Amino acid sequence: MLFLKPHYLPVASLSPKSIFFQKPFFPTFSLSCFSTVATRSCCSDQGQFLDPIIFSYGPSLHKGTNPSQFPANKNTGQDEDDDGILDEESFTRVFDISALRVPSKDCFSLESTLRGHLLNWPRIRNIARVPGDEVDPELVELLGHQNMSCNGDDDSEEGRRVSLERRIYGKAEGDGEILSPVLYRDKLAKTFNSRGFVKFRNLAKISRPKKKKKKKREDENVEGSKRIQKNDFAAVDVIEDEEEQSEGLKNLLGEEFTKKRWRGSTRLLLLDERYAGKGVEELPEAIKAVLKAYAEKSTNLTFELVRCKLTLFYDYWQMNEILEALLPDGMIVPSSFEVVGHIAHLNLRDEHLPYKKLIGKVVLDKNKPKIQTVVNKIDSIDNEYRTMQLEVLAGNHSLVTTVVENGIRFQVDLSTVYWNSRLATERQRLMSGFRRHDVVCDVFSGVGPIAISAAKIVKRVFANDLNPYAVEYLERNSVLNKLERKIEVFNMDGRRFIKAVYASDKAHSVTQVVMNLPNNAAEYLDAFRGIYKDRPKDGEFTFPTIHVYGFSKAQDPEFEFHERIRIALLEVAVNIKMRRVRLVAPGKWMLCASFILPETVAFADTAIDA
Ligand SMILES: C[S@@+](CC[C@H](N)C(=O)[O-])C[C@H]1O[C@@H](n2cnc3c(N)ncnc32)[C@H](O)[C@@H]1O
Repeated sequence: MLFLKPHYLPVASLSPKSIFFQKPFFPTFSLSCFSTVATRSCCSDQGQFLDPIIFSYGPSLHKGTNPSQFPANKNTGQDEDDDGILDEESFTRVFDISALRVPSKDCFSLESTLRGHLLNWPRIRNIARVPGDEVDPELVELLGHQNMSCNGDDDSEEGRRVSLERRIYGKAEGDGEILSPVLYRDKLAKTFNSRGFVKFRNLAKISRPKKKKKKKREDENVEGSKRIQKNDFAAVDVIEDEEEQSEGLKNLLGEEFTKKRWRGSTRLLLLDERYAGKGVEELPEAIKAVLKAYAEKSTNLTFELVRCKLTLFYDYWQMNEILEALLPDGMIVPSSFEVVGHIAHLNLRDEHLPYKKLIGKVVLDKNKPKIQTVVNKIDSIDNEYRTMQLEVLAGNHSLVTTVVENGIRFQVDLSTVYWNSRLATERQRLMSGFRRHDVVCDVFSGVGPIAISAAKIVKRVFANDLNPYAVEYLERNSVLNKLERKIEVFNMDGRRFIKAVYASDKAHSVTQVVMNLPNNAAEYLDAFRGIYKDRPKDGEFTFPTIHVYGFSKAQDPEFEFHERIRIALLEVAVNIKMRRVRLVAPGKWMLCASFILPETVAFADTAIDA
């Protein structure tokens, strides 16, 4: 359904005439095209963006006309303090198209019959509406005969006589039982039911308490700004007068056509852009055949071929279309970003940095309301807590957000803790190996995506992180998911944590250990050396399965990671299951190695001192 801008067609009238006789099409626009677009498209004298080769079909910012007063130049990116100011009106494009005005009750069947000849543009419905196209059936009944008998010739002497008779006697000769509007209203008024409104809807409306007016949007108050309502991304405006077109249809469908004018509700069927500005005779045979068939079938249906302008606003265009228009030719358009709760997290290249605010605004505009904040990563992650340096490009500045992953809610503050949504699948895979009787030890738990997910499945979880903020959120998230009873939280160095757990009576219960600090978790494995060396040999021991993550840039990543693990454990042969998790950068793999802690390591004499 197209949303129509009321100021385009202010007269909501029963007669299509008032719609036809509009201002001349495309008055004097100040037309413009992007300065650098010239290499790809050209601008005609009429300000029409043309390039039959590249942009031959479908909506494009390089087609149509731009009624904006101000040319939308490609951004030079020199003004870094422009605060992402973007002239949305420069993205308005007006397209000249044709449409068939058809009775509303037939519009869906006609749409499916003519589908191959309709506009079929993304997000634009082929059936469009204009103000005044809906007519109350009672009023049609009331006025239909008047229109039919007068046949648009109200000024004739006969017409005046009939009208006078109606006013005096309530009906004219040949009216049958039809009453005058006054008598008809009177009759309807007498048919009220207990709620008051049986047939006379307009009266019902008048009597209803007024709805509170919607709060005006801020931008509606800005002088000179276009009043584009929410979701108002396109408008259809009928611009053609009917004479020329009805002449064509009269030839096609016969003389009767003009006499039996449809006075009920109508809709516009937007025709394929190829038929813009064409006369009826030039329409394809398929359309003509349908028109003829309908004309023969029905005695009082009328079709009109009308010329329209279809206006697409800034809100219509996709993110990549806007960015492509804004950024210099040849520059790769940032097309993807990570989403963490309400935050869109970009990873802009250096070449994008002069345009970062504009990019941020477009990303925000095109992904609202889900996205409320757009950030860019400033530095690579190289601090101890694995947090990111982020710069807010657009939207609100709060980096505290809530992420829902596999049905579990996590609160995170991206400025103080680590979070990576891309590991969701890996976490799920890890969970699939956990059982009810398991006890999990999460050595580098962060805010708890593994620890809390595991707590839903297993008996008990010991979760640890060095970052006090991460621990705070871990505790908060345990409570948020009602799992605090199953999770014990620690805030210490990973090596010390392993030692502490195995020095306590928790040791024999731990069945799974997760070590997700890919940069250097493997090096923490030495903490397992000698964990049982001081225990009586005939005691009960549990040898946990250890899942350790790591990066590798080697040609044979599995081999290299295996070597690192063996070196840390000081063990010659370890039976390791290795899998590639994901490619984090070109040539850099994240791997997960899983193995059962070898007895020789747990009882080793050469333990390290934490
Ligand atoms: C890559 S993050 C993983 C967090 C969590 N497992 C996840 O998937 O989101 C690594 C975590 O280890 C923590 N960390 C870094 N060095 C540590 C250490 N020496 N001891 C304990 N935790 C550490 C960081 O604060 C960070 O939260």
